[in-house]
Amino acid sequence: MLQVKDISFGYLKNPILQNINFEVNSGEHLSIIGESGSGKSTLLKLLYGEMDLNEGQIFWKDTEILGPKHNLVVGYDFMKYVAQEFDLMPFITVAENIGKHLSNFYPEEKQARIKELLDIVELTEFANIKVKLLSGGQKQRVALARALANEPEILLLDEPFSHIDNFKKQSLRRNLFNYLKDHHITCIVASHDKEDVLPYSDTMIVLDNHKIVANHTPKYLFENPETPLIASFFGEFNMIDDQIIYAHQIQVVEHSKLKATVKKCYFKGPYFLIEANLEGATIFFENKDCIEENKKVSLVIKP
Ligand SMILES: Nc1ncnc2c1ncn2[C@@H]1O[C@H](COP(=O)(O)OP(=O)(O)OP(=O)(O)O)[C@@H](O)[C@H]1O
Repeated sequence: MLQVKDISFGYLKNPILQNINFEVNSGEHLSIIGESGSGKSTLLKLLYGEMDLNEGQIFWKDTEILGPKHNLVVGYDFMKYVAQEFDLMPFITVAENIGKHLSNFYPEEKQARIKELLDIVELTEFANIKVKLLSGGQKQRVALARALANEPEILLLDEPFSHIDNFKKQSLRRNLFNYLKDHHITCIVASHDKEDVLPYSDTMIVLDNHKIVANHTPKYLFENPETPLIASFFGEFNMIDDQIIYAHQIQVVEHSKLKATVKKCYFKGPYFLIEANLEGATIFFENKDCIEENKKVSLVIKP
């Protein structure tokens, strides 16, 4: 189990994280979300032991994670961290980068493991290409494979798919998160993308104003978004009578007391997002078809 006990940290005198507490069971996935600058990457670096805490303690099982004041070499064998800036060796091949920390003692096993990892990140055809010739997204996939090579007990991922295009993202997410679950690897992921979180995370924590403001399952927080910050992570929403109402909760009906005037339609693929005026305020709702500008519609709010 990972235990984060009342940790606080600031860069110089600037507080970033205050009194952070949470736990993650072995094999579980936790997501860290929050606005840009809320301290997600800082928290991952502290979990990795890259910086010294101002207060509190972090434990992985019985081992206390300590920073550079206590350790000559940053990091622990049981933990891998894939940062936003992945630090690869540009002049050797993809396969050599992935196998860099694998033992040469059993060359056949090493090659088989590299093949398996290339398959997970869908880079088999690039095995013999030098990393300097790859795109940003391909480099990110090499970094992920390299982090997995020695089967860490815990994997820290900072925006793991930020450089990867939408064609590859879906299958890569499935491959990676399913692999981690199957191999009982604990995963902590900082993300801006609900697609990383909703289907795969057991719990998510929300950082705001230096603190954890929510710690629950993604399903619970999606269904009970207590603050606009949490709702905005999941999608378009409205504040109506001080209540958070997602755009998908508002429906057009034949007659109702709630009357709005349509201002604009946005094509979203399976539906249109409609911008409308409701008693002087702008609201958004979803509809199967576009609705012409200035048309008056009757709306209901679904629970
Ligand atoms: N080395 C540093 N020295 C001083 N301040 C820093 C340093 N690294 C980060 N910060 C500041 O700490 C705050 C938190 O940064 P952090 O990178 O942890 O945020 P984040 O939530 O990961 O953001 P993003 O989503 O944009 O990656 C920011 O205000 C940032 O400017």
